[in-house]
Amino acid sequence: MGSGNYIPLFHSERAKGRVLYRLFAATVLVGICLIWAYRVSHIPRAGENGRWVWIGLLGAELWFGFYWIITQALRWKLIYRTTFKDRLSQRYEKDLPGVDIFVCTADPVIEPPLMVVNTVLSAMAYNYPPERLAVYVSDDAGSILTFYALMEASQFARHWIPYCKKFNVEPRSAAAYFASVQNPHGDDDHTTHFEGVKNLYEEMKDRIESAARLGRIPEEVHLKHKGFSQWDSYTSKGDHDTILQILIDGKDPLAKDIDGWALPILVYLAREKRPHHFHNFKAGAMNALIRISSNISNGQIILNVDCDMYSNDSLSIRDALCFFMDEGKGSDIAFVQFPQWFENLTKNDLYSNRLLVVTNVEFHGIDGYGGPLYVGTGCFHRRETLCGLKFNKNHKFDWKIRDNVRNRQQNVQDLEAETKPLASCTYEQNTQWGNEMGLKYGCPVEDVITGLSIQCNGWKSAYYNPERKAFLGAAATSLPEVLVQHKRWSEGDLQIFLSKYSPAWFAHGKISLGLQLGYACYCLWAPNCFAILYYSIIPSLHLLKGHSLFPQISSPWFLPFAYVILAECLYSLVEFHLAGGTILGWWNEQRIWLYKRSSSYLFASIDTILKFLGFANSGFIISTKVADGEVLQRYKKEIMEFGSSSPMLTILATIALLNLFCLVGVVKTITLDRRSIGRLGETMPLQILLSGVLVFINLPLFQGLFFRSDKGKYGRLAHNYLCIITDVHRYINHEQLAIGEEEVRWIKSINLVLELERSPLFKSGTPSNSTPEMGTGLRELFVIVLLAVLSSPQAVLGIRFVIDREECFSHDIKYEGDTVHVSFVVIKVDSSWQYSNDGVDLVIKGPSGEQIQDFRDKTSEKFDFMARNRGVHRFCFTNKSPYHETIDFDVHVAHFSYYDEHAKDEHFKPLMEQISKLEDALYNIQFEQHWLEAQTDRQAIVNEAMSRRAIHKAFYESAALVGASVLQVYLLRRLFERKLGMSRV
Ligand SMILES: O=c1ccn([C@@H]2O[C@H](COP(=O)(O)OP(=O)(O)O[C@H]3O[C@H](CO)[C@@H](O)[C@H](O)[C@H]3O)[C@@H](O)[C@H]2O)c(=O)[nH]1
Ligand SMILES: [Mn+2]
Repeated sequence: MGSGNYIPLFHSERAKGRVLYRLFAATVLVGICLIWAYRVSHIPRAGENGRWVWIGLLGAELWFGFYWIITQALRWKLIYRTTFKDRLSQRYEKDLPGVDIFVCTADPVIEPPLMVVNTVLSAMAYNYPPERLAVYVSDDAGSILTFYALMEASQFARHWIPYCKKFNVEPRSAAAYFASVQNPHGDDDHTTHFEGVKNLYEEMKDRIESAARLGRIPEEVHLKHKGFSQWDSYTSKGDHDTILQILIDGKDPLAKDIDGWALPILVYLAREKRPHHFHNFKAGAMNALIRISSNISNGQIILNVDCDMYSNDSLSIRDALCFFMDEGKGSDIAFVQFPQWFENLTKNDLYSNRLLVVTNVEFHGIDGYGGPLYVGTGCFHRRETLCGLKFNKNHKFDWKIRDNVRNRQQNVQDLEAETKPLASCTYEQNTQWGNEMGLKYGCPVEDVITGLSIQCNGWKSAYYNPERKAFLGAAATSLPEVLVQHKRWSEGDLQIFLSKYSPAWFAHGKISLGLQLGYACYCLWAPNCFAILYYSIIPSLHLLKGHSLFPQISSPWFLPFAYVILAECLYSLVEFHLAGGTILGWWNEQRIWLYKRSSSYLFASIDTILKFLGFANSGFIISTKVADGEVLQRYKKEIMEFGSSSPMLTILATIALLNLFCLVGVVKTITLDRRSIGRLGETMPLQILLSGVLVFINLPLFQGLFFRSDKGKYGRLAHNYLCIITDVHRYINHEQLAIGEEEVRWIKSINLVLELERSPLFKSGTPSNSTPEMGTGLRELFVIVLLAVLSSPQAVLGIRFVIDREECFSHDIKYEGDTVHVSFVVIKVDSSWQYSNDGVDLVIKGPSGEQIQDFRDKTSEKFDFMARNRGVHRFCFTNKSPYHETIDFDVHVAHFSYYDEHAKDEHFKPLMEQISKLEDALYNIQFEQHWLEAQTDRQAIVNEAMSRRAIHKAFYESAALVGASVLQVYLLRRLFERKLGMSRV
């Protein structure tokens, strides 16, 4: 800082090739403007057909162009950082600041205790003075299993840390290390130590895993450690006192490793939870940790890692300190974000988990404008800035001040007792926590909004992406999980955009324009869905009708379209390749890009709108970190996992099938009339290309839909379609039909197709437009949809859910006298270390509240009853044990008499009746099969991953989907009804 002998601790370098990129971007911008000009100058006049379709396209293209422009902020000014750790050591080795590491976990089933332990071990073994290091684990599940695992880890660490330091091994997560090193060749001393420590690890692993399997800890262990007594008053995950345990006390002279060196402090915290106090997910956990740690070690630097992200480089703390402690440029840096890399990636990264371009390009770009976003795990903060300190250039950080636990007078029990209230539910009442202090509340991406507010306080951040990956995590291994995770992110980001911290207005004037635009790119992920959905549906439908929506190949307007498409495709391929990806990886990324935009982002947008209207609250669905054997095998082979049914997947399949159908229509036209090749090629090359790409990119989906038989194939499409089709039917006929009646749905769908068959609208060869041979499609579309319905076997309607206290389900029974089959099995009890009796109660009530059945303390039951009254029946489960239980529940209503008032053709009736009976018989078999499967599962106590998906959420999402689809088909109908006089749409 002005002084001649300032030697920096880090260096920032601008990327090369900037000028070239900017020139290229300018040409693309010209192309985009020309596309806009074409759209605007060719809008059909008022009253002309197709005006709104055209305006819609204009809207989509305006959006694409606008979004492209803001993404330039992420590519305009890339910078790369390097650190000089040796200089740091020379200057500050004796005065290194205290570092507190926060590890968050929230569910012992999907975040197994052994995984948490390995993350903790890797953090404890950092190459950093142990007396300045403290590791805090926040357990939002308050699980005794996780606590037990940490106790084990605190013992194992006494061997593990000296081993790591002595032989300087990497990585320092024991699991990852032993998986990567089979045998340390050479040195005998090393081999002996290796064997010893490996055996200890295996023994510890066995103990932790068997406790997790049994769901309880051994009795003798329970008695030995007083810490377990804190669970005596524990009722459930959402209702318990603060549990705080200092497992390794820095002051304790006995807390030494086997070589006699000090150990880092290790603390377990399960903050208080009460049903009527909202806990604010990870943000709440982090804030509790900030307070707790301030009373224990009060490190000046805080590192946050998720429980699945272990440290892969023991020098990372020093890297981060090079930024904070640099005398010249470090004093305004509030946080240093490391990229999130993953351990379990396959070669071509099927689900594009790596976010390669974000990590290797965009974040370097945003770093050029004031620093990256805070994206949760792998981020170092200065404690004060996280607590709301505003930037002031005169503020001096004094690294020497240390208020450490080691200097205190109290004994550890007193310290625990004094600290506990800081994690109580009520502590934050009437304080600025979650608002001006700590991580912000109310947003599913607490990290991004917190980072933004820190930057708005005048601070900068730094992005450090070193050669050796600093943190490695567990990436999602199935498509639904990826989509759900992206929904949470895009929803949270959109909420930030609309919140009082919006990068558009709040941040204006506080951060640079480049940074504002950079934030906007992420915050506006979700609204991309509308343009993408429009573009992937409308042009293809018009292809079917033979309406050209893009310039002809001979028109000069064709050029900007061709240029922008080609240039952007090639650019993204090159960018992806330079960022370190494979070609197939790029193709996979395009697919996920499309899938995210057409499903996750759509639901994120809908949910955000509902939230702002006050109808919904955003949750936090924790990503699963474990995959079961088969899923893992398929993942390794890069076979897409569709698994569970979800409305998001239904949308993807619908768009894919629609495009397939449109493309088949074109191929059919060409085969019938060879001369049409030239004409179609001339008038509609872009629509054919678009539809073709949409089909081609969906090949894995078609495979999952039609050609696969494994469990990861696309399931339950049939059911979802039935809902949609019958709702369309209902819509068209203005009749009421409740969701949930499978049989009625089948019949209505068939009816609908029959009616459409008869309708003159869809008779072949309707001479209605410029290319009559293309206009016969709607009927076939429905036939294809129906075929898809029939070809994918109907799944059983069972649901599996986790019960805390009470869960109720309703089922509408349409006819008196129907036979209702019900079955349930308690698959797994979360933690049954104290009670062996893990049954639940089930009470069934009829429409007027009369009790029909009442089971007490059953672990499984299968029975049927006859419905005396029609109407909504309620099935209420009560879990009296204090632990979560997983229940598999199945209801099926059998109804044989079939009278459908809308079947117009008498001859169909008996046939329908037979189909209905057959259907029912099949269903009964499936019902039995389902029950058996559930039973088997229970016996095996499946270790299967489970997301705690709120069931009402799923119902609501299906409703949203049905709504969207009705609208879509309604539009489609309207479209085809306008059959006359369309020269151009
Ligand atoms: O109530 C909760 C919910 C979650 N977590 C923890 O939060 C972390 C992140 O959850 P995860 O399901 O793994 O979400 P990801 O999408 O993988 O996480 C990314 O996105 C989150 C915001 O959506 C950030 O908080 C994370 O740091 C970031 O890695 C995990 O350690 C959880 O244990 C809690 O502590 N309490
Ligand atoms: Mn995660």
